[in-house]
Amino acid sequence: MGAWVELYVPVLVAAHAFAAFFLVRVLLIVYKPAGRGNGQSASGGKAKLADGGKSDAKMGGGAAAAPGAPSALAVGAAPASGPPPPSSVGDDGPPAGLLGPDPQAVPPKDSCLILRRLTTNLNLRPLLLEWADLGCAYDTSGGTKVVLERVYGQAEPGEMLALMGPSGAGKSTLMDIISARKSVGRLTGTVFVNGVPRGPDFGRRTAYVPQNDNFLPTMTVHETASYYAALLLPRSWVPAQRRERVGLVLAAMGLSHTENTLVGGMLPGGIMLRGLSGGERKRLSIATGIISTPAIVFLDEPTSGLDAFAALSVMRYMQAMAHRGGHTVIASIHQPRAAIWAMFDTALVLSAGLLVYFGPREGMVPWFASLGYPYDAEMHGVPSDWVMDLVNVGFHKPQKYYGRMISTKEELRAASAAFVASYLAERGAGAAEDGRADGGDKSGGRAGRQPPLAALPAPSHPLPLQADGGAPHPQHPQHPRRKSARFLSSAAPQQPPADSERDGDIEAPRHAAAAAAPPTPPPLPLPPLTVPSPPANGGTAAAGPGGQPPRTPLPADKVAAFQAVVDRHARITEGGGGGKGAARGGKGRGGGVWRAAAAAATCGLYGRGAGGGGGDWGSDADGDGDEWEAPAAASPRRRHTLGHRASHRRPGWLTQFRVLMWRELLAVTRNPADVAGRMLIFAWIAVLTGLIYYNLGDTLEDLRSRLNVLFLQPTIFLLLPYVYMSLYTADKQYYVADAAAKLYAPSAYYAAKTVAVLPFAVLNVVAFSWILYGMAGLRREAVPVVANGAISALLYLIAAQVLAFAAAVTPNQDLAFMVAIAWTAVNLLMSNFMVRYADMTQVWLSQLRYISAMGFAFEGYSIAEFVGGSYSCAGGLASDILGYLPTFLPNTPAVSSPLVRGVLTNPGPDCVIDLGSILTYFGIAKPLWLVFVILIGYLAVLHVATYFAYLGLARKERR
Ligand SMILES: Nc1ncnc2c1ncn2[C@@H]1O[C@H](COP(=O)(O)OP(=O)(O)OP(=O)(O)O)[C@@H](O)[C@H]1O
Repeated sequence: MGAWVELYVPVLVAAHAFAAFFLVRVLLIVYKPAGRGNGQSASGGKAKLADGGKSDAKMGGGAAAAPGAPSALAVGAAPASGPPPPSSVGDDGPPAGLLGPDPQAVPPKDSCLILRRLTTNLNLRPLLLEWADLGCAYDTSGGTKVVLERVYGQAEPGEMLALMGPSGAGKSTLMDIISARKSVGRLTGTVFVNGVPRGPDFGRRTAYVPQNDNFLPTMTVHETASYYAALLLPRSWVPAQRRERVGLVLAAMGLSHTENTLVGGMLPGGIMLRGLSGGERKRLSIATGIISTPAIVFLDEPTSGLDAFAALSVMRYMQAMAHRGGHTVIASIHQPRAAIWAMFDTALVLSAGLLVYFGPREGMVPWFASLGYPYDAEMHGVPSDWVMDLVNVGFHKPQKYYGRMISTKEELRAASAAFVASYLAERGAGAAEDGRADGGDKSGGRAGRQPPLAALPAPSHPLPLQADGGAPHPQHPQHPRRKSARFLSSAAPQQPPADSERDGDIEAPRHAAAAAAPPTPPPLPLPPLTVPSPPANGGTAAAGPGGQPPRTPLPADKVAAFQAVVDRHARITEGGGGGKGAARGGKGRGGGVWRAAAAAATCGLYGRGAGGGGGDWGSDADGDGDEWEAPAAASPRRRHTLGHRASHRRPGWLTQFRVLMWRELLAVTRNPADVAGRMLIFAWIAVLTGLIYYNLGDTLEDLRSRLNVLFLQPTIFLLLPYVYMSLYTADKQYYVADAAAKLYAPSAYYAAKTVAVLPFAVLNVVAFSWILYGMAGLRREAVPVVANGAISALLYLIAAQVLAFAAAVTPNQDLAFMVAIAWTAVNLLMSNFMVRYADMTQVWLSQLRYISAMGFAFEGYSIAEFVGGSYSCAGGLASDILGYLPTFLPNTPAVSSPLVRGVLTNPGPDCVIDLGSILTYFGIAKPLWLVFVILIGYLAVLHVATYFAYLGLARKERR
């Protein structure tokens, strides 16, 4: 007996040791030694992710430790354990990485080196994104709600495009559509990539940086980037390549000094974890977005929630990504400050779902002026603020404060119609659209469906479109020459902008001048393209005079190649070539690349083929445009062996599973509320219950207490998971965000999540079960002990799974609680303990017993405890019960008679209580194995239901 009673002692000690281990580990992470990254000391020091779990590289090796990582990364990369570099002090301090000391100046050689390294193995293949006649409507109870109508536009490589408009204008809707994330609403129109309708691989070549990131607070910056690297980089990459990549993107975003810092934030359960600043978080978002060198980066409100300096810092990084890295950056943005507004090349303005402007940033003011809405710098301030006021028709705008404004929906419609008409007229709408419809019949010919121009309402003000002998006015933002010239001129070596522009206050003087004298159209011919000389050693180009890299003329064949692309692009965009052949002719060679070429020229990226073995911009040998380049570092033979499709696919299911397991284990083991807290709660509740029912004997009263224990035990297992409802809802949020980004297969996530949490859950429950079992002194035989632990584990897993299911199928936590509580109540009522099924007045209700996992568990516990057992009753009834009998049966004098009392107090030495009769009393006739089968089946059904709920979540839209 003694051995069984003491079983709980080692279990209790082990439970506390387990909790203490994880608690100390977490405390070491949170309260790091001064001067070190707060993830470093407690991380265990192992980064298992970027290298696919095969390496034991110390966390924080990152860029500095990665083999082959350029030494010049020190621009933004401090040694992991050292103090931050001077250039990256403070939370959002002087930006490092791509920007260098003066973000407006010609990039320093180090930032170019970072960019070059960033594109060495994953060639950035620029995409020209165009959208035509986009619309979106919702069917609501009040009828059809049109939220987007006839929206056109395009975004070119190396360009920053601002999506602007008042709240509810449709910016997010538009961005969701063009980024291929939109899954609800009635959508119309077509999105073109490099002149043909968007293909299924589009998502892999673009990145979407949501407004609110989706990082686990308990992961370090390096681990977070490694996680994305492991899921997004080609499966053919070796661990060293992935590690180097992680170091590079962190260096590029100026985050190297934070590599070992926890991301931080609110843990599920309410504990606040110190971590990155808002600006650093945003930069980490961007870093994870660009890890696979996406051609287009979509940013949803990148500056929201940031202070002015952090916002500027983030946008400077994005500007560097576009202008120096050749990425296309599309950002929805609310009233940017002047300096941020000045960073954008183009702007698209929406209001109430209508397109009112798309074109060069500088062209916006003249365009609206041409409609009769003049801009006055003194009165209106920054043009970006003014245009938001101008197009917002939801409020009264007195002319003396606002000047002439668009005030009514009709005026807004007219302004939109005027813009769309001019846009289509300039692009030769008919030819272009017909050509595309032909070239991409997958669109169902939708592109050509917009009404003829004649059907559009006339603009309320004369447009300056026909001012030049029938040709579009050169000042008009959509003038092809002006537009082309903008991009072509950007291919020239960049000059530091004027001070006024650097401050962002560029519109007022420039457009005041523009109003006085129309600018002459810029020259069409290509300016000479130049690139820095590729260094012989593949390293940094030597600095030329004034600190700039020396520039040499681009080889004639490269100029010809650029010219060909420009010409082809001109055909596509202006409808000159039209048609299937023209559109498809350039497929796989990268669409409009002049901006990217400018970036390449700026940073010498184009020449990296000579220095680092990379290929051309946009090269894609098979022309399908959907795979990465082979790693440049590989030998020609290896590159050939790797092929294009087989070697550059994203990691397979097993790798995803392994990576997700790694993340789940981090999430579980680094959340003190999750791992240590859970174990302590289980252990202490077991001790409390055990003390109340300590060392039960075998009298009739003890028998009643044993039954109570068998009822309490499952009740606690039903209730305990509620403490962690926040974890279930948090899991859902992480999953939904990752699913929207198509980071992994839902099945890989589900399997990893299930397997990762299983051992912890089982340990907690078994500890509880055996502590209580031992303290209460339940049946001391091996089979009942094991059966009690196993039934407990199954019931707890079922209860937890119900919560996970409830969190998955309901839109918010309150509803999830309601669903789960309803289930728990039915379980308790149908436990067969408080009221037997046979005793129910409404017997038909007892059919609910089949959904009561607790009822089955109670049966199992009872079978294990009582079947085949008996107690001796030779001692008779206890004296207190005897004394109670006359009170309980006041009109039955027989109970007080000496004969009856003699039988009850001394029933004879052979008196036994058959414990099996208890099972009969409760109507339990199942064998124990059947209870296990039922509980396992119950759990399996719940898993299937939850998995399908998660599949449904993956299809939902997420903002
Ligand atoms: N599922 C939906 N059903 C009905 N209307 C919707 C739905 N989703 C969005 N809308 C409506 O579409 C319009 C455009 O929304 P959207 O979020 O694109 O605007 P926004 O310009 O991004 O606004 P904000 O700047 O406030 O984020 C809004 O009026 C919004 O209420």
